[in-house]
Amino acid sequence: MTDDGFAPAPALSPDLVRRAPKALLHDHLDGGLRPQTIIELAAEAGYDALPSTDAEELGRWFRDSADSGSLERYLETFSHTVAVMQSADQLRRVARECALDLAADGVVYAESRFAPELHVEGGLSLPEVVEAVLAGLREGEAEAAAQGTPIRMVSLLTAMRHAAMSDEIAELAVRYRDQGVGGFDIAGAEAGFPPSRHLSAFEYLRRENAHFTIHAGEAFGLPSIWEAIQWCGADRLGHGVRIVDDITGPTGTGGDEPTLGRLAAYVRDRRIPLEMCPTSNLQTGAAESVAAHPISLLKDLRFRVTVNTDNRLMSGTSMSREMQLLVDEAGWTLDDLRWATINAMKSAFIPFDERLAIIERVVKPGYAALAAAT
Ligand SMILES: O=c1[nH]cnc2c1ncn2[C@H]1C[C@H](O)[C@@H](CO)O1
Ligand SMILES: [Zn+2]
Repeated sequence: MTDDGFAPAPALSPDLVRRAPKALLHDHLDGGLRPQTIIELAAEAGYDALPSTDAEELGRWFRDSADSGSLERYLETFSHTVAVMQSADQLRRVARECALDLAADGVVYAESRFAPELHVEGGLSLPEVVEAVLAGLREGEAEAAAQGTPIRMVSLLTAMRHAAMSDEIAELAVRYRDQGVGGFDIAGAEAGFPPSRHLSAFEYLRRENAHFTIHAGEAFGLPSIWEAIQWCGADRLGHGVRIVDDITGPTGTGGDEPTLGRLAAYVRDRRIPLEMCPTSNLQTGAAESVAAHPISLLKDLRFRVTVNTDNRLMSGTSMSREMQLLVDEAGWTLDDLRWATINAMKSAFIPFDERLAIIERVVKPGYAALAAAT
């Protein structure tokens, strides 16, 4: 019993959080490899630049190296994963394992993104890269279903914002939209590379009635978010955490209402989904701690918040871990986890009726069963 007479909310156990149905919108395929897989693929391909050939040590190396407080240095670690994702077999294996790992973690719907242009050094064409990944995701889905942990996976095609291939990648996303590609994204270093550099790709996607998200408001602030929404027409924001720069007044939870600036109000009014990735933000310096991460303020203000992993390898994380951290360090409840999961499903790039079916048949019954058990 607390001083004010209320019993504290029961903590949620890791087992319960793992069993909760989860939906993941922001996860990089090249940021989620198993360390052991990297080692095996590197040995097969004769890639000898890995910092370690011990799985545990290699996992630690990725986490430590990504923990620099800088997005640019964080991104340098991807050279090792991308190096072992250059053949169809390698890509298929990585995609299959991604689906299996997410399903084992209780993820029931996931969008896995990657940049096809980074995977052509071994001679694959862009369509071959996409087809290999899609084949791996389908294999992983089939195996996960056979194991009793069904997962629905789609892929998002990313263009690198410092490069000049976004028109081609956007066309690829439209070409494969009925074969498992859900949409398009841009990623990479944000400062100096505003989303409007890729305006023609976004205009093309809108003409094609296609979906896209943009990494914005992670390492750079409001101008990047504003461009992503008002120039480019993004359906969702990758991270978007810096939207708090447009919120003034008390920014702790509870107490007086904070004041929203025009951009923050627009994002909330239009229900623009925020793909938030707490641990990743701690590593790149976008937030100080999980307790102080703007995700809880944005949740309390009823922005359309979703919880995501970004890069499971570089952050040593999983969907369950991200949720557990929010529970343990920011006081999130089972209801909050359910709300974030439904937000993610409402914001998914699959058709409305399919989103609804997952919400009604999987998410709601799953959380109801857990609530009854607590
Ligand atoms: O959090 C991120 N911000 C910007 N770019 C990122 C982030 N995580 C991964 N990337 C980049 C590195 C990958 O090679 C690329 C495609 O997945 O996307
Ligand atoms: Zn990302």
